[in-house]
Amino acid sequence: MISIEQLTKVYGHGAKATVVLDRLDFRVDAAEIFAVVGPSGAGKSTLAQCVNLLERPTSGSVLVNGENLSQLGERQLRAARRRIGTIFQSDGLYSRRTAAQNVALPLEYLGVTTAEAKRRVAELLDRVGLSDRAGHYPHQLSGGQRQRVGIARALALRPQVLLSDEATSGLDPESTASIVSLLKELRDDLDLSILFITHEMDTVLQVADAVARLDHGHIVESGRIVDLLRDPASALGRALRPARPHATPQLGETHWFVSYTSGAVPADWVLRLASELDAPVSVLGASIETVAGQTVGHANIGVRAVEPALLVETARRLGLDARPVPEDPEAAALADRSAEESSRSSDGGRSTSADASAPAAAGDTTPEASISSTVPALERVA
Ligand SMILES: Nc1ncnc2c1ncn2[C@@H]1O[C@H](COP(=O)(O)OP(=O)(O)OP(=O)(O)O)[C@@H](O)[C@H]1O
Repeated sequence: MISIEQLTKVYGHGAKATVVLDRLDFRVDAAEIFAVVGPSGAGKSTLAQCVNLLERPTSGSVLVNGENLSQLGERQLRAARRRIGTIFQSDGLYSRRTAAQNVALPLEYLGVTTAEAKRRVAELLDRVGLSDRAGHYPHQLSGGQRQRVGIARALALRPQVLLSDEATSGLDPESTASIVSLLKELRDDLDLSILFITHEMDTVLQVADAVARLDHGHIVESGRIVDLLRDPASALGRALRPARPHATPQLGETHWFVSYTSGAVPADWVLRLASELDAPVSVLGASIETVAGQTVGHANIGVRAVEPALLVETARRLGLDARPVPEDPEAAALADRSAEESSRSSDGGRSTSADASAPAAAGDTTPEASISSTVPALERVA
């Protein structure tokens, strides 16, 4: 497990001091891949350097399996670094050494016997699927294969945690996918805690269990991927959702964006929505995926002649959040008017749109009585 506690890094002194990391707190559990994303200059490389102790934090702690590495002296630090395997964007392989010789390097430094090193290198190359490339030099390998050799080398000393600093940046999609699946295998087979630093959102979606967004040295949002994807108010969730083109609604249809807020959304939700609304629902575009074994998704739909508050409430009962697409002024105006009306008519001034923004728990259903008091029309179709 990696624990980052109040980690702060300041470069320079006095008037020239720059706070690059400001009291960061997060934890990467065993068998978890935790991504840190952020724009250029956010502090990602500085964080990587503080975690693998190439830079000393100004204050705060880096703990690996409970041991505070930031307080160690130089000698202890060298030993501690072996417990952190690091993979970088540049594979850092020695061009005059074969794949096997590159993987053997850390073992040679440690004085492991030749026979033992040979056995371990064969095991590691097998682990990363490159047994048949042991005698190849880096220039004879693809970018993805070189990165795999780098991963095998990072694993040579049996680290407890793995730090990946932009390891997939610059790789083609196929190589990225192969590195992603290797990292997941390592997470599951070796129970590794993996800190995955990147600026690539689509890779985060493929690889990570949880993610934090770093901006100007602060963590501005974090959470489990599944939860963020299901939270309509989450900026990270929005950035993680693959942007896919969608069709435009037909004349007379209002355009809505629907996203899953629950793990218990029925697979036939479009049919059910149409049936409960007693109106046709056109699917204009959709993305439905399984993330960490759970279904998450979103869709653009067109709906004809339906009271917006009824749509919002009916969708919510199915575990969905429905919002008018902002660039559709007709739907937005209708929804505004309807939200105003329903907040006037509902008891205690309860606002339908505020309710709709609250993520529902798995299997969550809204008591019929409270819906029908807000949306009398529901009684007709329920
Ligand atoms: N040694 C240093 N001395 C002073 N300032 C530094 C030093 N290293 C980094 N910085 C500053 O810290 C800030 C964060 O830099 P860092 O390289 O960690 O960002 P990053 O998120 O990795 O960016 P990129 O994605 O472009 O690599 C930047 O403003 C940078 O200028």
